[in-house]
Amino acid sequence: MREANMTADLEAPLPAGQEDYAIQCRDVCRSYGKLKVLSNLNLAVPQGHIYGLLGPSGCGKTTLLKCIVGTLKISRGQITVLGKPPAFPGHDVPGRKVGYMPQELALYNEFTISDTLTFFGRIHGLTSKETQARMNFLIDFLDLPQKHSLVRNLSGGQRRRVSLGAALLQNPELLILDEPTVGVDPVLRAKIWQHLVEIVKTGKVSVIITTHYIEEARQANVVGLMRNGCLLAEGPPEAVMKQHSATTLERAFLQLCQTSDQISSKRGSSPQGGPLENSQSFESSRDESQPILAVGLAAKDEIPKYTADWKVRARHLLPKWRNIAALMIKTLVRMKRMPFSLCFQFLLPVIQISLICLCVGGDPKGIHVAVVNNETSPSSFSQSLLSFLDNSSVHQVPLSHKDAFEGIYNGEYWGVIGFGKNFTSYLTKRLLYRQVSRDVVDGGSVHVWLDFTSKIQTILYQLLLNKCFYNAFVDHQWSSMSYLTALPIKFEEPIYGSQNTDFTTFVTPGAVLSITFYLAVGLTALSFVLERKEGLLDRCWVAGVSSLETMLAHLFSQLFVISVQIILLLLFILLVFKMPNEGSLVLVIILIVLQGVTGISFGLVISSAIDDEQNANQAALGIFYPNLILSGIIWPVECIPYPLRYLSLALPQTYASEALRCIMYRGWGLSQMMVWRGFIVTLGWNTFFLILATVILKLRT
Ligand SMILES: Nc1ncnc2c1ncn2[C@@H]1O[C@H](COP(=O)(O)OP(=O)(O)OP(=O)(O)O)[C@@H](O)[C@H]1O
Repeated sequence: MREANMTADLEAPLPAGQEDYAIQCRDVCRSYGKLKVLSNLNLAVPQGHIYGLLGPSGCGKTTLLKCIVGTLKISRGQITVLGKPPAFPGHDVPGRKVGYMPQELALYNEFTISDTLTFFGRIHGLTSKETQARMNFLIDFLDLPQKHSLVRNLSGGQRRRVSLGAALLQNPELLILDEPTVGVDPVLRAKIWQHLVEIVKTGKVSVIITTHYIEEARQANVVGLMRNGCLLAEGPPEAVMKQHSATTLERAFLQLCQTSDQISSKRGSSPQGGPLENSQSFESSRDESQPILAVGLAAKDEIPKYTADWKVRARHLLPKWRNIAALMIKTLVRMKRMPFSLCFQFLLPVIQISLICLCVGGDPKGIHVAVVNNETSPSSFSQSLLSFLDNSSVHQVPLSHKDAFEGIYNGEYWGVIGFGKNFTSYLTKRLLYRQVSRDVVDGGSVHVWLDFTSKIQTILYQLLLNKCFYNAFVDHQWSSMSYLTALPIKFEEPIYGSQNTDFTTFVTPGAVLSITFYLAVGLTALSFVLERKEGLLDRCWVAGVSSLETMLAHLFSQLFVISVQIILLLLFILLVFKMPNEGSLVLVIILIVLQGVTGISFGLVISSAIDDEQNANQAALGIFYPNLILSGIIWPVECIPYPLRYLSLALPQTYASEALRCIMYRGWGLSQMMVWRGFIVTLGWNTFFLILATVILKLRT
């Protein structure tokens, strides 16, 4: 039924002659930068045939196969696979009609053989019964170890056979096999060839296979001998051998190469490029792009232009939940196989937020301060004042004037507190009389010398002394007249927050968002990089998984991880560190989850755009500090100079941190601009990153 629908989707019936060829390549060119790998290559794989693609290492075989399956775009020319160009809307190539075994192993190391085949079975829409039946056959046929063996524990040859099994799984109409027999023993090699010969006999299956063992390709129905990006010859193996009077394919190939070299060198020495004589005349006068002994007329046939109507195109773009589910199950299985890594991922945010709450914003402890007290009486004001200093914060070291200053210059003390010998009487005079001499003012003051190299420490120290003097000492000595020493400024009850709000309270909301964001970036930044490197991304794409599906599957499965992380984070900040939350917990959770999605989507952008782990890591780490500092998480945005502040406001976490603070500490809801602005900016970044990542991934596969 599905097949019938699909056929109906395709616009016009295939032109006469097209259905006879599983693959047609016409004037195909492909370069990597300046390196021209395929030049005007023409090739035709007849339906129901095995096509052996032979050639020396580096001649462009793998490149050609990648162009055929559509993972590489061609620079010029035309390719049709099973009647339509690869990736044509509504076409099943890529999809279940094609089985592709890339040159790389392209297997998930944490999977068992059974997981691997089940994963590809799900993508191809096989029922579990069908997958099981095929799995049993393939394990037996490919002489694989037990199906519960982990891929990472298999030998090189066994892994290649699992990879071949994945290509054969859904009984595809077209098999594209890149060196399937490398590392396989001769008995099994013969068995694989025998199987290929059998499946093509039905006439419904076609195979294109590359191999370095030229002689084994004699079992192919057609061979193409490739060199320097062109086909030197194409035809049945016997015909190729006969034409070159060779007893082996290898010899025939050698002769073709020699002839080709001679022609090239003669062309080089004969500027006119006139026809060569005798035996070489055929070779030299022939069209370079046409192989000797072309299989049929396919190479000359006109390949029509294909079009698809908008409905088919629209349906082609829609993600398939089956594929998304298969990819998500894959990620969850991989996570299950790495329990320690998963636990670490869950615990990391808790460790980070605990460290922030414990180490950032607290009062100083154990500061060594030298005390030079020239008053000796135990009932003096200086002694009383010093007794109110918090001993856990300040460790007082009584010293002489000389030793105290020597100590502070040597960095032993953060400050010196000094009292004159008449401090008690002068301070009393200062408070009781309206007019006193300068000496009385000076002698009735506590003199403090501080090391100002640590600004924050100094501020905290000043606050501590003020608190000690005003709140404790003055209150104790002159409770009814304490206003005499106070500044004529009164701080009323706070509108929001409390008088005791510390720096930790300011930092925590931004830190929670930042931790969620960066852990999500870390989870995803390498996901495509590694999968691309191992050929898994291409393999899944050929199996019919689109870029959008890959992206959504990653997003959903990582959402599971960040959800657990967020629950643990909130439990810690609200219950263990007792951060206030005056607003809606639902809004808090939604905002943090959305920031996690921003992190995931930004990680996906990195991972789609960058090919190698080191660069991807550097990109993720490189934005960490600028973003942390510019987002007003550690220090308020209001302190950032213009025009940097504009940049700061455009970043994903600036308005979001502000919104989270407003929800948690002011109890505001979505009706307040400062709250909804945080949500809108976060959603905007999410959409932008996801679209960008999908586009980059699509352009690169
Ligand atoms: N991603 C790439 N970027 C740049 N050059 C590349 C890339 N992939 C392949 N090449 C170059 O293209 C040429 C053809 O490579 P290709 O892998 O197609 O050869 P091959 O015939 O399959 O070789 P082998 O039999 O050794 O696998 C080689 O010179 C190779 O260095």
